[in-house]
Amino acid sequence: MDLRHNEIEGNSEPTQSLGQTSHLALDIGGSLIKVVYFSISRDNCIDREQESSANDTLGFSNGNCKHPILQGRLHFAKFETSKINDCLEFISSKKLHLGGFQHHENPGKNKNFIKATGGGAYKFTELFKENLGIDLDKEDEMDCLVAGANFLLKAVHHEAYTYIDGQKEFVQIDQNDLYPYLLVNIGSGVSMIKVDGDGKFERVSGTNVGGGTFWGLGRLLTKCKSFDELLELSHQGNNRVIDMLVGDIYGGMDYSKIGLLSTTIASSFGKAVSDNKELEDYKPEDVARSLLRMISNNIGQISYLNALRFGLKRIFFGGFFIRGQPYTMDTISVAVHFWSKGEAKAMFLQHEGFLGALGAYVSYAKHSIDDLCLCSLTWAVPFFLALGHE
Ligand SMILES: Nc1ncnc2c1ncn2[C@@H]1O[C@H](COP(=O)(O)OP(=O)(O)O)[C@@H](O)[C@H]1O
Ligand SMILES: CC(C)(COP(=O)(O)O)[C@@H](O)C(=O)NCCC(=O)O
Repeated sequence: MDLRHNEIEGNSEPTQSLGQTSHLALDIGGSLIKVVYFSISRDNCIDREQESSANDTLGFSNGNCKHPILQGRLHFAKFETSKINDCLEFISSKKLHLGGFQHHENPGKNKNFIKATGGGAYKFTELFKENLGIDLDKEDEMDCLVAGANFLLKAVHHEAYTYIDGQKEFVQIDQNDLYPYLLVNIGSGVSMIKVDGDGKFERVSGTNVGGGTFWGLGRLLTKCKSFDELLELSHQGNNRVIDMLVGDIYGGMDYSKIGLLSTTIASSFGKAVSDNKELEDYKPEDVARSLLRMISNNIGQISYLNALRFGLKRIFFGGFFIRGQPYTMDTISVAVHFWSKGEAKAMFLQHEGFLGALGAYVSYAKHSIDDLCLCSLTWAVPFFLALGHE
């Protein structure tokens, strides 16, 4: 199976009650709206009885019921929350809102609903109703993050990876030895969740210094017009121009007695005090780099401290702040390695920004089993993937 970042191939079953073939889930966060939707390849419609015993293996046998399985793709898209109208337009143009479920409790209402998580699922309820005529069926954000992470870690072969010294290395996940782990979601703010199993978790910490801080402060300090521009700038910069290093304080020497190299940052932005310069005297790229380093380092350190609190060795980082950026991941990895003395491991996820949206998507399964009383599972995608079919 071709598992590209923006698409996951899989299969799903059409529901008798729906007669619709595209399905949608949303994660409406403080900064970005994440959209996951499934589209059917009609020409690939196959008969369930021709399937391997895949579903049976997981105990999803439908007995004697015979109906088609549709093959298709999971698509991923994102929009800035401040441009929510673009998202509404996208959903409308693709008619994704027409593929939702009918309210089981009140079928007469004839209103579609779609699964949605994140604060915006509450904030924008009316907007979705007015514009698309759909109800947002709200799923808890932490539940969805965990469900999305567990799904990806179990289902997608090349999902988790380490990033050390510029080398990305995929990690083989042993499904029998996945828990416990620390999930750190770096969105606008940061949530740290100890995960002990499917639906078994505790949000153990968080920090308000997250992706929104990087983008907000970065925009003010550099006058960048977009997040991508800020990231691009940070690639070109040199943080040592503005960060105060141990060597700057110790006359170029390491402080070896306490294990600090001369190149370690002693104080982020610290040189701005002693240099006696104005903001305009610094290159925006150096400021951007220093800021990215400061925030990534801080999150790496707090994550490690929480992992230490609970004796967790594995930390998975998600959220759109990461954006697969080498410098961000390297800084986080170094921070975790440094503070844990190599005991804990930082890992990143290919679908980093879509954990919540995937979790909301997977939550449709609850309805197909409990509410819609279908012959078999509607949402075969996760389970099909879980079997590692390619
Ligand atoms: N195109 C983008 N526009 C704005 N922020 C972006 C973009 N790409 C990545 N980011 C970063 O991702 C963060 C949002 O991450 P996300 O996981 O979507 O969180 P949230 O759910 O709070 O929106 C932003 O604060 C910013 O640091
Ligand atoms: C409130 C939030 C869960 C919202 O999620 P987000 O939109 O940032 O992804 C998150 O911003 C957060 O965990 N903030 C940190 C709050 C704290 O623990 O200090």
